[in-house]
Amino acid sequence: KITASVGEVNQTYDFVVVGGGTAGLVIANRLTEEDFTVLVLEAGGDHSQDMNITIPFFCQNAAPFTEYDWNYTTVPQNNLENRELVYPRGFLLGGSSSINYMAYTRASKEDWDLFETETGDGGWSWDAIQKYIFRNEKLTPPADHRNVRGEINPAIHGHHGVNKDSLPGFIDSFDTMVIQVSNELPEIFPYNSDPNGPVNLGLGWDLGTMFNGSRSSSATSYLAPQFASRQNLDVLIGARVTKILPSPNSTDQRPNFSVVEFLHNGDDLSVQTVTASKEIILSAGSINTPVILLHSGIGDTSELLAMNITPIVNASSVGKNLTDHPIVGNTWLVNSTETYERFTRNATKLAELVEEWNNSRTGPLVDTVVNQLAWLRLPDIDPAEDPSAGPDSAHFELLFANGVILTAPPAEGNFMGISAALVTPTSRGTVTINSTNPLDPPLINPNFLDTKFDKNAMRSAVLAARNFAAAPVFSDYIISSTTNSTTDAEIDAYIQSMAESVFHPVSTAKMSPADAEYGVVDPDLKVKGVTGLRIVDASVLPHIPAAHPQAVVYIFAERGSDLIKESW
Ligand SMILES: Cc1cc2nc3c(=O)[nH]c(=O)nc-3n(C[C@H](O)[C@H](O)[C@H](O)COP(=O)(O)OP(=O)(O)OC[C@H]3O[C@@H](n4cnc5c(N)ncnc54)[C@H](O)[C@@H]3O)c2cc1C
Repeated sequence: KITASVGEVNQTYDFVVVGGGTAGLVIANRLTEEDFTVLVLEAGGDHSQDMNITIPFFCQNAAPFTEYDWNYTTVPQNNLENRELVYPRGFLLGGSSSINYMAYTRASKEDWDLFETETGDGGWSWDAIQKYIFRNEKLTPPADHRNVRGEINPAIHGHHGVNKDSLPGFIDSFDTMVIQVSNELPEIFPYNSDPNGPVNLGLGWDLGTMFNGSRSSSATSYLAPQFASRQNLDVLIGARVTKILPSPNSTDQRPNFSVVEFLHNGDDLSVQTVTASKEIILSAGSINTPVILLHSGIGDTSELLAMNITPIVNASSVGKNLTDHPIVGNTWLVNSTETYERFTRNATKLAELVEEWNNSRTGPLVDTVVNQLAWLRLPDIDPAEDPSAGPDSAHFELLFANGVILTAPPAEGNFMGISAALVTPTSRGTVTINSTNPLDPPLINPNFLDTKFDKNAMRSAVLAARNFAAAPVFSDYIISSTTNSTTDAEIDAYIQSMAESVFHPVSTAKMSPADAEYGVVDPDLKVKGVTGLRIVDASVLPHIPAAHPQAVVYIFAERGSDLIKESW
């Protein structure tokens, strides 16, 4: 059951899952297929039916600074004019899968094979994870039910998994123009008829975690009513975990974690505890998983002592290695009245489209704000300095939008957007705590564009967006660019003033080989130096994949569930 009442949950479960997000709900679902009892503690609420969550185009309304968001910001970014960037994280059942932009991208074979190399575990290789792709994915027709031949290769997709995805379901002339560039400039922007295959390079359609024009999140899929009603599953919403504790009879050498402390909305916020008789699974995401570890005394000993927190395990990698994708928006004024501005600037028209969506699940709101993606490599990269997973993997990504997105459009004009994201950043940042009060927001520093490589690669990505816009198909369409930066210095200044996060933080509790001194979890996702504790969420990824990470997180959680089951 899903409940908002502490009185309805027990004192002890086999497994307690901290965080009912993308990964946490996969774990809860798979473990309750067996005889195990499972409690999920989720800080946020249940908003799966809210229109800002269900309507794909309204993904822009779900965050930042809403009731669905943890409402975090970064510390001032040294290389971005000291700006503090918005840093949304889902604060609701489904976690960030309930507020994200739904792109389903698996990452290349090389990225997965690098996970194997980094962990020494062949179970994380591309070939080994195929079965988990199929357990997770259920490919469905687009909302417009068109023939999608040539836009996707159904043979490489799951058709019987739990989480639904589909291609965009409202196609217009802008989509045709974007794809036309692959005919006009095939050397630079080759067409890829399915970027979810082993090689993701090229321009292709953006598959999304949506079904019949609505969002499919881990809440609507893995916690669908037939799963939520299982007798052995309890999901407590409004339950904010503050720390985890070793069991009272645990030995000091290898503490056994079994107690979870939390505060519950509506219960005057007094501290509650619950016990996991088998394991605690931390699935609070790349920001809050390290925060909970640090408050629990699992972190760098000297840093914990400096905070007056009693160290229990010296785990110096906790909160380190934060890696994220920076993105820069590029916008052009265009000669069209068919862009998003036709309804984003017109409340009456928008209301009509909401009604259309309500009545028939058709119209432009069935899609997110991006229908195509291009995954591209830097030309002439020195192999010795190449941070990508291999020659078949991208360094940067272009995202195409039929208008201004993420902010209100200017009062006049129609626009086209090509955002450029760096997907192999070499900068590393940190997540740390600022006080011993677990309710205080953490210090989040993605440390964007801190390396020369990242600065140069970001500039190349912006130039590639401009090359794309210079394709013949746009010659009568584009009126002018909204920026006049041309020299390297001007483009760099533009980037510094514009760059934001794509909201893909990973690696803050990263996985490493079982015998490695660095890293937080072993290849079975067990926290090193303790028993009874695993982490399953984006924080364990050994490196940032050149992909939007939710599909990777789902796959990690599917395999993670198998690893947990095998232990018991
Ligand atoms: C705005 C946005 C857009 C994105 N767009 C895309 C995209 O298009 N495609 C893509 O692949 N990826 C996208 N991502 C990234 C992707 O959604 C995440 O990488 C992924 O969902 C992370 O999964 P997770 O399980 O690690 O964490 P989450 O899904 O964030 O789950 C963590 C859960 O733990 C809960 N929690 C945290 N702390 C506590 C606590 N102390 N007590 C109790 N519960 C707690 C949270 O409320 C949340 O429900 C986007 C992310 C955002 C925020």
